Amino acid sequence: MSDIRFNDVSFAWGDVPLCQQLNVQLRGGTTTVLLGCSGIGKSTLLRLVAGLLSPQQGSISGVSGSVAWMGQQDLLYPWLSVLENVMLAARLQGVKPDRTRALALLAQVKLAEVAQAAPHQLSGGMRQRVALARTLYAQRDVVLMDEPFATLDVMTKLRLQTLTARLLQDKTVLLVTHDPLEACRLADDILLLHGQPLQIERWPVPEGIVPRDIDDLALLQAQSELFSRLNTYEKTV
Ligand SMILES: Nc1ncnc2c1ncn2[C@@H]1O[C@H](COP(=O)(O)OP(=O)(O)OP(=O)(O)O)[C@@H](O)[C@H]1O
Repeated sequence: MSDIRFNDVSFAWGDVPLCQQLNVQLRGGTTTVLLGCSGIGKSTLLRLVAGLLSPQQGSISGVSGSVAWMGQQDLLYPWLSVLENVMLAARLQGVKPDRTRALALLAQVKLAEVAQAAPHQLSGGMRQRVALARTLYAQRDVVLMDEPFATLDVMTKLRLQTLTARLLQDKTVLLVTHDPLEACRLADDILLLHGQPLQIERWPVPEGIVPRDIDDLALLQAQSELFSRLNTYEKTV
């Protein structure tokens, strides 16, 4: 799977430069976590990768075709059943939905029994699991996740992190989060965003295979060090 590269990318909102001649390489087939304080530009970078925004200078290479997007809001269509929401990509592409595969994905996220329910009948965590199944159903090589677990309670969050890491392990995933623990559990690479225009610092990830075990002392130590570093950046804003 291709690496994604920012090649001398400059982007500004109006007169405010967000990044200038930014060069960064994101390894294909791995999970890169983007961390940084609020308003630093994480979502803007994701939107540049998705092609929803275009750089004023430079280019982004390595993204061919459309990407999958999963955000904080599940964006399920209320008039479609859970199963129909999962198969949405087929509807949008005008191809025959693969009901068997969609049901298998719902089983993987432990929602097979609510396949015919309406989204409003589900809890927030269940709805995010439907969104995850829908993301997987689309079978994109590049998956962009913008704080997908931010609104969930801690136990649901841990379960969904584990599931996501297992189900997306061969994909090129860019995950935005504010949570150092989430970064340390899920990342193959951690990029810390700071400054204006944006600078990127690569942060060492703890050893071990993703998703890393929550009980691992090395993970907790790494989380604490990462939190301290983030705190120094927050104080400069
Ligand atoms: N549509 C827009 N028009 C003008 N400025 C924008 C727009 N969207 C974002 N910005 C600005 O770009 C900067 C980066 O925003 P962005 O949403 O990328 O940050 P973020 O790191 O994702 O923040 P958060 O963690 O709060 O979601 C902010 O200063 C924001 O005000």
